Amino acid sequence: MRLAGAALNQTPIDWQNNLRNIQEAIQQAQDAQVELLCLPELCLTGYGCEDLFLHDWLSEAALGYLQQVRQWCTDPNMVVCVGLPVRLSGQTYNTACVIRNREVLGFAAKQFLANDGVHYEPRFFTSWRPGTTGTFSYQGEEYTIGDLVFEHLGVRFGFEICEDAWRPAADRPAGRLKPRGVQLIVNPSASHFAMSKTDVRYQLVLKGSRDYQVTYLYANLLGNEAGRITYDGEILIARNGQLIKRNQLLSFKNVDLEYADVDFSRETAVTQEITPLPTPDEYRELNQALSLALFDYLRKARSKGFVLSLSGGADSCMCAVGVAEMVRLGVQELGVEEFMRKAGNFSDDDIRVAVAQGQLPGAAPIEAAATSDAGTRVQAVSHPAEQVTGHERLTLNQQLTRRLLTCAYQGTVNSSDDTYLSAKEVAENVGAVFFSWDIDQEVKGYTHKIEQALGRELTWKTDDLTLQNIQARVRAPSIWMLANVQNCLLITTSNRSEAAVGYCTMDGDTAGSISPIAGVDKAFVKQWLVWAEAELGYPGLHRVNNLAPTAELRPLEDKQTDERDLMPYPLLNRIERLAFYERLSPQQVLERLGAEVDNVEAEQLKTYVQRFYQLWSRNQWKRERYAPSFHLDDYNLDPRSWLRFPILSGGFADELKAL
Ligand SMILES: Nc1ncnc2c1ncn2[C@@H]1O[C@H](COP(=O)(O)OP(=O)(O)OC[C@H]2O[C@@H]([n+]3cccc(C(=O)O)c3)[C@H](O)[C@@H]2O)[C@@H](O)[C@H]1O
Ligand SMILES: Nc1ncnc2c1ncn2[C@@H]1O[C@H](COP(=O)(O)OP(=O)(O)OP(=O)(O)O)[C@@H](O)[C@H]1O
Ligand SMILES: NC(=O)CC[C@H](N)C(=O)O
Repeated sequence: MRLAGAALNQTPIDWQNNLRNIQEAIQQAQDAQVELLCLPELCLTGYGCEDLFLHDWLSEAALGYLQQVRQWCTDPNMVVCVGLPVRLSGQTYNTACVIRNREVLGFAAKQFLANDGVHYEPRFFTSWRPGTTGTFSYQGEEYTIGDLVFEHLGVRFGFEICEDAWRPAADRPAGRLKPRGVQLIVNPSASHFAMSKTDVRYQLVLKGSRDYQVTYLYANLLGNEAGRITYDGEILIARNGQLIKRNQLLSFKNVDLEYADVDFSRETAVTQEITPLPTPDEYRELNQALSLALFDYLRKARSKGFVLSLSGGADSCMCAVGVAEMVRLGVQELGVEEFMRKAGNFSDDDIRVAVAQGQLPGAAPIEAAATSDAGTRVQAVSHPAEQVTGHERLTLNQQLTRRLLTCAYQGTVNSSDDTYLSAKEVAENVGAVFFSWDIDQEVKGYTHKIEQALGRELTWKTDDLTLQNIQARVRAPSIWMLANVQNCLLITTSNRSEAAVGYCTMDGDTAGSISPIAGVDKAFVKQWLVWAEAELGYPGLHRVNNLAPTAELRPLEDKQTDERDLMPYPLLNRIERLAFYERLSPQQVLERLGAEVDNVEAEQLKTYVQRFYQLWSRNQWKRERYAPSFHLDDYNLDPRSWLRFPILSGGFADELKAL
C-alpha cells in the first residue's frame, strides 16, 4: 500500500487557506497514486483555535467545510484522514475523519489530551473513552465516532492522535488496537517544535512500530500556525522498528507530502535495536525554526516587514540575522519568485525584475532620516539597494532583506563606538536599512522635567535605576514611529534570561509587537552568534562576538556589564532550568548547583540563587507584559504559553532565609 503523510501550514479559522492546502495535498496524493493519506491533527480548523473550540458554531462550520473536502476524495482506492473538532452535547472531541470515495467511514476520536507545556487541551476537548463508540447525525446523515478500526484494501488500521502516542504503554491506543487485528497505526499530530525534539518523536514512532509490530504513519502540522508555536511538519513512516521515510523538517512550503510503499502481504522481521538519529544540530534547527516562524508571522500578520532597534549587542544582532536567514532560507527552498509572492510584500514588477535580472528594480536611495551634530558616531548610514555595501553590490538576498528590515542605532553619551560599529557592520552585512541617531536631547528633556517637578537634581548616586530606565524608554517612541510609518512589526529583542530576572525596562527595550528570541537563553544566544558567524558566513558578527553583553545605560567609566549586574549567564540559565523546568525547591537548586559547579565559592552561589529567586518573583508582572514570543526551546517563561506564576507572591522569603 502506498502511504503518505502531508504536513500542512494551517492558520486558525483561515478556512480558505486551510481548505486550499488540504485540496492541494489530496491532489498531490492522487497524482502519486497514494492509497492512504494522513493529514495533521485538526488541520481543517487549525490546531490553535483555543477557546473557539468551545463554540458550537466552529464545529458546525467545520462539518460544513468537511462536505467540500469529501468532494475532493473521489478516488475509490484512496483513504484520506482529515482532522477536525466534533461537538456533541456541549462536549468537543478532537477527531480524524476517514473519507474514501466521498464516503465518510467514521470519526476516530482522541483518547488522551495533551495538558503539559504549551498544550491546554482539556480546557477545550473531552477525551474519548477507550473501547466505546457513538453516533451522531449531520444534515440527515448518520456518522460513527469513537474508538474505531477501519479497513482499506485489506489492511486494518486505527488511530493514535498525537498525545495518544506520548502516554505510557498501558494507556496507548496501540496496545488495544493490535489485538483487534490492526496492521497500521495512523497518527495525525500537532506536535510543537522544540530543539532536539525530533529525536523524541522519532523514538516514539520507531519504538511504537516495533513494540506493537505494526506499520506507523505519522504526520505533523507545519509552520508558525497561530503566533507562538511552530510545527516542524515531520512525516515519519516506520515498520516493525525500522524507518521507511523521514522528511526534511521546517519547510517553507504550504504542503509537504511524502510517501512510501509498504507491502502488507509480506512479513518483515522486527528490528529490536532502533537505529539512532544523528544528534540534532540545535544551532541549525533553531535557525530554520526561527526563520520559518518569522516568515509565517510576517505574512499571516499581513505586515510590510520588520523594524529593529539595533544596539550592536547579542540579542538585537541575533534578531537581525534571523530576518536575513528568513530571506536566505525562504529563497533557497521556494525560489525567488515564490518567496516574494508568498511574503506578500513585493509588487509584480519587483518580482518580474528580480527573477529576470537578479536584483530589485530601481530602489531609490533611502535618505537618512536622522542626523545630529553630537559627534561622529551619529550619522545616517543608508545604502541605496542597487548600490554598494563596502565596495560590493548588494546581493539579491541583501536587497530583499533591505525591503523587509529597517534598523536604527539609538546612541547616548553612554554608548560606545564598539556597539555602534557592531550595529553598523551587522546591518550592512545583512543588507538592512540602517539609521543612527542619538537620544541624549530627549533623555535630558525628561530628566529636566522631573528635576523641576521634584525640585532636585537626579544623580547616578541616588537615582541609578531611574536614570538607566529613562534611556531605554526614550528609545521606544522613535522606533515605534518608524515601525508605524512603514507598517512594519516592531521586533523586541528580549531573551529568556533577562525575562527570568526582569533585566529590562518595561515600555523601553520591551517595546514591540513580536519577541522572536524570548524563549532562548542568553548563553545560547551568544553561542549561536559565534556559530552563525562561522557556519552561516556573517563576518559582520565578528565584533559582537568579541563584546561582553552590556546595557550601556550607566556612564561608560562604570564599565557596566549584564553579568556584573546579575551573575554569569550560564549560571543564571542553570538556576532557571533547575528551578522552573526541573521544578526543584531553592534548597535543592543550591545543592545541585553546589555539586555541579566547582569554580564558584559556596557563599557566592548562595547569593546568586537568592538573587535569582528574588528577581524572579519581583518581575512576574514583566513576563506578563512581553510581546508574543516564539516557543523554540523545550520550555519558555511565557505565562500565556508555558509557565504560570503568581504576579504577587511571598517571593520565597522563608525558603531563601533557610538556605
Ligand atoms: N509587582 C509589580 N507589579 C507592577 N509593577 C511593579 C511591580 N513591582 C515593581 N513594579 C514597578 O516596576 C517599575 C520598575 O520597572 P522598570 O521601570 O521596568 O525597571 P527596573 O526593573 O526598576 O529596572 C530595570 C533593570 O533592567 C536593566 N536593563 C534595563 C534596560 C535594558 C537593559 C539591557 O540589558 O539592555 C537592562 C537595568 O539595568 C535595571 O537593572 C517600578 O515603577 C515599580 O513600581
Ligand atoms: N544604542 C542602542 N541603539 C539601539 N537600540 C538599543 C541600544 N541600546 C539598547 N537598545 C535596544 O535595547 C535592547 C536591549 O538591550 P540589551 O543590552 O538587553 O540587548 P543587546 O544590546 O541586543 O545585547 P547585549 O545585552 O548582549 O548587549 C537591544 O536589543 C536594543 O533593541
Ligand atoms: N497535540 C498534541 O497532542 C501534542 C502532544 C505531545 N505531547 C507533543 O508535544 O507532541
